[in-house]
Amino acid sequence: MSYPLERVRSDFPLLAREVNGQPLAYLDSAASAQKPQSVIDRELDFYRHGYAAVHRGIHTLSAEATQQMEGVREQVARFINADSAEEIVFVKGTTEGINLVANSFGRHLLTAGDSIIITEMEHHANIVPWQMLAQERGITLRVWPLQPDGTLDLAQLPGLIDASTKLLAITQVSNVLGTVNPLHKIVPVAKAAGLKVLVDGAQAVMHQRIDVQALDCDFYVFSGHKLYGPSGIGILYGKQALLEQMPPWEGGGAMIQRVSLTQGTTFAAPPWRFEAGSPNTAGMMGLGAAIDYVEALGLENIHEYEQSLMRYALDGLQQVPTLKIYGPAQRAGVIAFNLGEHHAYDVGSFLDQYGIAIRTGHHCAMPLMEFYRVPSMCRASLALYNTRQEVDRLVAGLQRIHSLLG
Ligand SMILES: Cc1ncc(COP(=O)(O)O)c(CNc2co[nH]c2=O)c1O
Repeated sequence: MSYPLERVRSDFPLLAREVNGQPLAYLDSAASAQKPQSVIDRELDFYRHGYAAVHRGIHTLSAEATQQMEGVREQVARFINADSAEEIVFVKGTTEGINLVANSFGRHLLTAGDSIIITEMEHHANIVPWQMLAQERGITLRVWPLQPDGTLDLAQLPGLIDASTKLLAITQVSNVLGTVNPLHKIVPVAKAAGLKVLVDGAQAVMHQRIDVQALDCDFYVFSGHKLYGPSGIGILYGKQALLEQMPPWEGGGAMIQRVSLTQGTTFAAPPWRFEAGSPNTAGMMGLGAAIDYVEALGLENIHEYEQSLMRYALDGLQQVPTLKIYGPAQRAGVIAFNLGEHHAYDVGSFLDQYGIAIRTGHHCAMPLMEFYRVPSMCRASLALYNTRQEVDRLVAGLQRIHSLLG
């Protein structure tokens, strides 16, 4: 496959930056990805020529903006192969999408004595909302433990399920280990036992084609800013029949059918029921442009290129003395590592001096740090615009740090 790498890199203006006198090597896209010019232009164009308040506007501008907003909703539905655009709820991001499910489905359709399964590799966004719900509603949280290689033992899932178990909330790809959970094997086991399944797709949607109907998950969440789109916009997919059973979680304008101080208030149908207040319409336009971008490049092409770069990076990093890499050989997007006993902050600071941007710390996955008995990890991310030369600079930088610090 001839991947248009040079053209792709020229599409992302920020990649031309220098940092500390060196060309930037941006290896932190798993935290947040850079934006192609087409996304930047789409948002600007909307503010310049199409911006207005949406919902029920009589004037042309408002009607046009509303039509564009619903057009992006339909585009997202096609992008993840949802059955209907009414299964697509705009949220701020993955965190808000999971909190919406916890506060609507969780608080109103689960009861004391029920149980929920999460895994030990989850991001805090897919742990803390369930802990808050469990504490408030007397629900039990069960943890599917990790194996040392960073994968889950599928044989352990049935033992976590009993008549009280109502939900499995699981990440599709670990934001630390890059583990790609085999959802095609996991979801059927959960569904056969009557569980609902929420999939955290925050680290998956930019690396592979997502088909929520094939997955047969009940909820799927992701953030626009990791998909080369704007910050502040994300998606919650929910099966229509389930969304229709769920009460609103935020009250205000747009989410109502009728408000009365004496006759009671009725709510809009999903997805609008879950979209109170004035939405991030410019962010929606940018998300639409980001989806156009990755679709034009081809998710299969992106996946193939990134997998090849990942193999190159793992081979190179394994040559660095004292470097410990966490996670399985087959992975997507990220490489977490430690260099000897050096704290990740020290390693990350040195690399920053060399113009190399990685993420360091607990990565909002403290249970994972606890599992591996480390205070922190370094994490390099590989995205559709990263290059072998950037990987070489990372490897050389780590070798230099090792020679300096031992
Ligand atoms: C798997 C996963 N779930 C949920 C979230 C939360 O997404 P948000 O609501 O858009 O913030 C993240 C963000 N992950 C990271 C953010 O910074 N470094 C990360 O690894 C994530 O990686």
